[in-house]
Amino acid sequence: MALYRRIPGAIAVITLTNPPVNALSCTVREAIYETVKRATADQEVKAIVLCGANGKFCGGADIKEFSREMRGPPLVPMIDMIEESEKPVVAVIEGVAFGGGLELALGCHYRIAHSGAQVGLTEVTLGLLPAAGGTQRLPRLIGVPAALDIITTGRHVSAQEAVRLGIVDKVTDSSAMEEAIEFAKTVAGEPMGPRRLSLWTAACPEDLDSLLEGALVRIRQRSRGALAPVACVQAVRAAASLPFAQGMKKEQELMAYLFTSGQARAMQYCFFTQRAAARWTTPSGASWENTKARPVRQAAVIGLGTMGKGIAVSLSRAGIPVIAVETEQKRLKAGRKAVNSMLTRESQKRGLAEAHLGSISFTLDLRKLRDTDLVIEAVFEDMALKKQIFSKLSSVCRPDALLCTNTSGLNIDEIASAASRPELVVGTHFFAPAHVMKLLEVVCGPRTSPVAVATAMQLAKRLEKIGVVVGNCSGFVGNRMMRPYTEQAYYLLEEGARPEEVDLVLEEFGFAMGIFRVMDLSGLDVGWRSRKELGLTGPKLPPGTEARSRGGKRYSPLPDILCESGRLGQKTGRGWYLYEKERVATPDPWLQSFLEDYRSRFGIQSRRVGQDEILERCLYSLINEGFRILQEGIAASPEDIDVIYVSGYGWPRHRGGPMFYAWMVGLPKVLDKLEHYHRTHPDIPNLAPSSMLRKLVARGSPPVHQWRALIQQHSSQL
Ligand SMILES: CC(C)(COP(=O)(O)OP(=O)(O)OC[C@H]1O[C@@H](n2cnc3c(N)ncnc32)[C@H](O)[C@@H]1OP(=O)(O)O)[C@@H](O)C(=O)NCCC(=O)NCCSC(=O)/C=C/CCCCCCCCCCCCC(=O)O
Repeated sequence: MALYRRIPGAIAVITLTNPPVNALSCTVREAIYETVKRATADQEVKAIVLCGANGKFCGGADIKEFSREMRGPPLVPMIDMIEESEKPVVAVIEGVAFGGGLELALGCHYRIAHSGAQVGLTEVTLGLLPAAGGTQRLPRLIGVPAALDIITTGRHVSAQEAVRLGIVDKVTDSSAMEEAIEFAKTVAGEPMGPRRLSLWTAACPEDLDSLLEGALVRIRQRSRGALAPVACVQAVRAAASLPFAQGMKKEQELMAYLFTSGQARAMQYCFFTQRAAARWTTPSGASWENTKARPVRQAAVIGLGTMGKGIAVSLSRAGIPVIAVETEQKRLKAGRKAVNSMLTRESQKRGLAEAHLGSISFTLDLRKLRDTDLVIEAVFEDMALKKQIFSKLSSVCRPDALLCTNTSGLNIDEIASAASRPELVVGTHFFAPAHVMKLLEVVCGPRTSPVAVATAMQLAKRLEKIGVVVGNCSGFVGNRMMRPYTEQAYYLLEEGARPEEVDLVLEEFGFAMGIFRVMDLSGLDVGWRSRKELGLTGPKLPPGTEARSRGGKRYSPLPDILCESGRLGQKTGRGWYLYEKERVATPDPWLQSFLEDYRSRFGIQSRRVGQDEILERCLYSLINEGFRILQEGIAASPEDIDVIYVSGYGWPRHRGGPMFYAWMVGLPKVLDKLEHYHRTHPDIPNLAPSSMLRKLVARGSPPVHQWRALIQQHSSQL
C-alpha cells in the first residue's frame, strides 16, 4: 500500500509500504494512484514528497507478479500522471531505487538521495528492459552514453555517482526525508514544465551508430545470446532518435517481446532460486530456521596457495580477523606478499578504508589457532596431507571450533575421520579465484552437524557468497556433473569433431568459453593428476589395460596423451589450442593431424558431427548426472543445482541452469535423445537416462518447483 499524510508546510507525504523492498505490487500501484490524486486535488497541498517505508525507496515492480495474470493499474500511466502533476513531486531515495523504483523516481520532478543509497535500472538482469519509461527518460536526463551503460548492464549506481551523472539532484549524509521536505517547500508553486523529462531531448553523440555498435559488441562478449541487453540498445536508440511518445511505443513493443521470451522466465527463476538456496534443510529436520550458526569472530586459513590466498582475502574483506598458516618460511613470505597486495588492490577498488578489513597475521605455528572459531584448510588435494592436518587441528583448536576443508571433490567423511570432532567438519568448496567467485558449495558429510552447516552457510553470507548445501560424493554437485560433459567433448573429438567446433556450439549456447578453452585456461594437468590418482592413467594403471576402455566403459586417453607430450594449456603455450600470442587461442594444425592419426590408429571412422549432436551430448549428459544427483539426494533440489551452475560454472543465466533448461527443452525430448545416444554408444553408461528423469516424464514432466516433493521420496545424503 501507500500511506498518505499531510504535514505542516502544505506538504503531502506518500510512503510506499510493502515490506521487505516496497515492490510495486498491484496494491501499491492502486494506492499510489489514489494518494497522488488525493494530493493533487487537495487545495491545501502545495508539494508532494514520495518516499519508501523502512529506509528503502523501492525495489521495482513486484517480480512475483510477472508469472501471473497482470492485475491493477499499469505503471506507465501512473508515472505519467505523477510527471503531469502541477505540484512538485520530490522522490526521497533511501536504500534502493531499482528498476520500476527508479523509473517512478524519474517521473517525479526532483530526486533527493541519501549518501548510502543505490539506484539502477536492473531489469536487464531479469531478462527485461526498463519498460516504465526508463529507457526513454534516463537518456533524456543524463545523455545517451551514460544511460546506455546503466540500462544495458543493470549495474547498481552509488548515490555519489548518481549525483555526478545528474540522476539525482542532491545527496545528503543526514536525513534525506527532512532534506526533501525542506526542498519541496522551496519549489512549491514553481511551474513544473521544465522538470518533465518526457519533454526533454536526449543529448546524443554525433556518432550514435558507433556508440550503439560498441555496446552490442560488449554485450556479445559478456552475455552472448541474451536478448534483453540487445533490446535495451534498441530502446535507447529510440530515445535518441524519436519523440517521447514514439519511443515509449517502441519500449512497450520490445518489452512485450522480452516478457514472453523464455529468457525472462529463466532469469527471474535465477533471481528467486539464488535466494531460496539460503533456506537450506536436511531430511533430519535441521534447517536454516531451527539451527543457530556459531559466531565467527576469528578465522584461520591453512595453506597460502592460490585458493588459500583468495579465501584469506575474502575473510578479511568481510572484516573477520584471519591467521594465515604455512609450513615453510619461504612460502609464508611469498603468501604474505601476495595477500597484502591483493588486499591493497581490493581496498582501492572498493574504496574501503584499510580499517574495514579484518587483520591478517601470518605464522608457521599451528598452535596459534587455539582461539579461532573456524579454520579453513586449503592445502593441495591430497587426502593423506589433509587427514594429517585435521588430526593436528583436533589437538590444537578449541573443542567447538568449526573445521572446514576446501576441496573440490575429496571425501569429506574420510577427512572428518581424522578429526576428534567429525561433527564439526564441513566441506567448503570455494571456486577460483576465491575472492571473486560467488559460489560456495557447503559439503555435509554423514556426520556433519546442523550447527556446522548453519555456521558455514552464515559464513557464505558474510563473505557475500552464494552458499549451497550439498551432500558428500566424489566431485560433489558441480564437478561431478562436469565429468560426463567433458568426457562427451573428448568422445566428440574422437569421432570427428574439432575443439573449435565443440567450443563454438557451447559458446553460442551462451557459455563465455567452450570446454576446451576452459581446460586450456585452468591447465590440463589438473584433470590429469586426478585421473592418475584414480588409476585411470599413469603408473597405477594395470598393465595390459585397453587404451580406450576402463572397467568395460569407454575411456578417452586423448587428454592424457596431450599432457604426456607437454601440452598443458595456456601455461605451456599449447593445449587443445595454440597460444602464440598470450591467451589468444588459435586452432592448431598439429592437433588436427594428431587427431587424424589417433583415429586411424584406433580404427575410428571420422564423421562430420552436427551442431545439435554436440550440444545435446554435452549438455544432456551433464543434465542426466544432475538427475542422478537428485535421485541420490546429493542436492536437495533442482533449484540448488541450477544455482551452482549459474553462479559457479558460467552456465548462461538466460538459460536458467541445467535442470531448468531441461524442463524448458522438454523432459520427454531429453529422455528421448539420451535413449537414442545411449543406443548408439552403449559403452557410455552416463548416457543411460536416469530413473529420476524417467519418473518425471512418467508423471507428466511437472515444473521444476514440483520436483522436490518427488525427490524427497528417495534417500537423501544431506
Ligand atoms: C537489493 C534488493 C532490493 C534487496 O536486497 P536484500 O536486502 O539482500 O534482500 P533480498 O534477499 O534480495 O530480498 C528480500 C526479499 O524480497 C524479495 N524481493 C526483492 N525484490 C523484489 C521485487 N522487485 N519483487 C518481488 N520480490 C522482491 C526477494 O525475493 C526476497 O524474498 P525471498 O527471500 O525470496 O522470499 C534485492 O532484493 C534486489 O536486487 N531486488 C531486485 C531489484 C530489481 O531488479 N528490480 C527490478 C524489478 S523489474 C521492474 O522493476 C520492471 C519494471 C518495468 C515493468 C513494466 C511493466 C511490466 C509489465 C508489462 C508487460 C507487458 C507485456 C505484455 C505481454 C503480452 O502481450 O502478453
